[in-house]
Amino acid sequence: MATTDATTTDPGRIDETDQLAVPVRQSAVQPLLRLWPYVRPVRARWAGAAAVAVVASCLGLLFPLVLKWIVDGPVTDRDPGGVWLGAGVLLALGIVEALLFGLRRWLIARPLASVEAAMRADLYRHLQRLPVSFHDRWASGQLLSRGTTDLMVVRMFLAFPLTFLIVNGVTIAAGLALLVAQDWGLGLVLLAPAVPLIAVCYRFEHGYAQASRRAQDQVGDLTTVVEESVLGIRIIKGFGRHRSQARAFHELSRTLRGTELTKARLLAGILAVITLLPEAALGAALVIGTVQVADGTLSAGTLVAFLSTALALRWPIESIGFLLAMSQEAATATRRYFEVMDAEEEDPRVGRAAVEPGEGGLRFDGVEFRYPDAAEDSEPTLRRIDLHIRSGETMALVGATGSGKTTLTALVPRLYDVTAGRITLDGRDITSLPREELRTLVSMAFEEPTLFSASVAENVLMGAESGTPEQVERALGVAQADFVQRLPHGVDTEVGEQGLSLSGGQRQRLALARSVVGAPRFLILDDPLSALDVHTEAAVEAALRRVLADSTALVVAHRPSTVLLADRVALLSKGRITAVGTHHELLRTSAEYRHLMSGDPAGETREAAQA
Ligand SMILES: Nc1ncnc2c1ncn2[C@@H]1O[C@H](COP(=O)(O)OP(=O)(O)OP(=O)(O)O)[C@@H](O)[C@H]1O
Repeated sequence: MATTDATTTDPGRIDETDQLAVPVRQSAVQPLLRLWPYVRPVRARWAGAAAVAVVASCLGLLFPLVLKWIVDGPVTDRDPGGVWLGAGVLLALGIVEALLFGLRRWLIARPLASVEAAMRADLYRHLQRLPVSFHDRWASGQLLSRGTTDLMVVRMFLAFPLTFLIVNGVTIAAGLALLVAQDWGLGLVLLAPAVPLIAVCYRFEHGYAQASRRAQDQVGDLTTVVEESVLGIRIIKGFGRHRSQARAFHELSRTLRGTELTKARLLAGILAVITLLPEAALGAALVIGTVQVADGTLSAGTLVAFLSTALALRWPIESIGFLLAMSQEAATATRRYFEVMDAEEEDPRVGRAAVEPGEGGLRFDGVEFRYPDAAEDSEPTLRRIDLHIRSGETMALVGATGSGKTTLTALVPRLYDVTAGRITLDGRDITSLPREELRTLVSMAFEEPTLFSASVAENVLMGAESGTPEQVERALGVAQADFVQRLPHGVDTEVGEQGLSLSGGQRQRLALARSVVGAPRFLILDDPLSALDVHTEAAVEAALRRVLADSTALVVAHRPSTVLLADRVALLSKGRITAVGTHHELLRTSAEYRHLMSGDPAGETREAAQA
């Protein structure tokens, strides 16, 4: 597969534009046909609008016939009344043509807006259902540009180029038939450029498809940079990186500008050929026709009609260049849209429900995990994990940075699927549970708390859709989020990106409240207290202890105070569980644990030497 030369913005992340191929030659028709399910519901209105446009455009071809009648009739006969009548007919034709084009616009505008809305809704729904591993790989700007600019290009294509390729095609065919009927010799002279024109269009289509793909991918990269700059504005300002960020942006916009200029050059080339060849043929026809009129073998009216028909065909022929260009852009946009839509959603299948009595709690059996985008020959992130967290028990997960703690917690709600082994909740394999049920059973709080642009209550209730205000109050109490009462509108205060800015600790407490609001059977907390001061942490821990008494919990912990919440501790070392026991047992038996809890640098070295 060939690759595009789109610039990637984040070297740590695989950019889809590097993986996606611009085929050596791919017809624009194939991807555009995939739009049919969306166009189907509006097909009658679209076809009606196209038919109206065909009639309006063909009406334009009647002008030369009226002219011929005026020249050969009233003008030759010196009859002013006839000339006025002819002019009246021309005016009426013009008005009808304008009205018909207006009607076309009215017919098409609303249905096409609904096609775009339906496609965008499907894309959004699909993005929500794609696995986390998909989002790990795709730069957000690439997804944003598909949902915005690409869909706009598709709507424009349905409104304009698609209709006018048909309309102009019919008009050109009808016009050429008229020309040949009026004088077949002159008609053939005008037809002569058709063959080279078709060859040029064919070549243009391929070159333009590649440039347009590159440009649209580069728009995605640019969107990513803008998005990252907005989200990371504090870091950019804090580190005085605005110049280097601006350089990166300018670099990308320069690349995009280059690609746009390539497109413009290609378009200018084809427009020049499309204009030049027919003009040359028209010039030849004019000379031959004038000689024929002088010889008396052709009437002046026929020559006027012939030339005005040819001139009426100028716009339909000249427009083919940019109509093809717009169609190519729409084909690229459609391909980009379906690249996301074709990505497989989370496997909704539910396996056989195996309930093994006596196996309560959360159990990892021979679990192994490797990230989908990890190198084939790399070590798995997690290996041979056997761990049993008994029903109602709280297990702390301790390990050095990068040992795989977050990864292990992400396996329980199936943000990623294990590559080997299995995880059971009260004896039921998590792959046998419908995802909705699994995510009701398991609740999570992440180290990096994300709040949405909604009220405090709505943010908390994301953890329990049908939760009551009392439950929200209780959850906020557990998370010691009493600061909420001091917010301008209490629990109804808008927070998140478009709302009030909260501190890191405040956001963490709301995320914690979200995880406990539904009193989940299983609770997974990924270092949820890291941003709290010691007093708040102690208060949250006291309240959490009461909540945790009813839940089976796995808590990632870095500090002894968090570990003390737990009944037992599991030590994760380079992707393997190397010790399980109470805090005091592990302090006695594991030097690595001692080191992690106390910062004793000698302990780990000693243990490594013993191993
Ligand atoms: N999406 C991903 N794709 C590939 N590798 C990943 C991905 N996320 C994490 N990793 C790798 O997996 C390993 C374990 O990461 P993980 O986040 O689970 O560690 P952790 O123990 O939670 O670390 P910390 O205490 O710093 O949060 C790391 O080497 C990390 O680089």
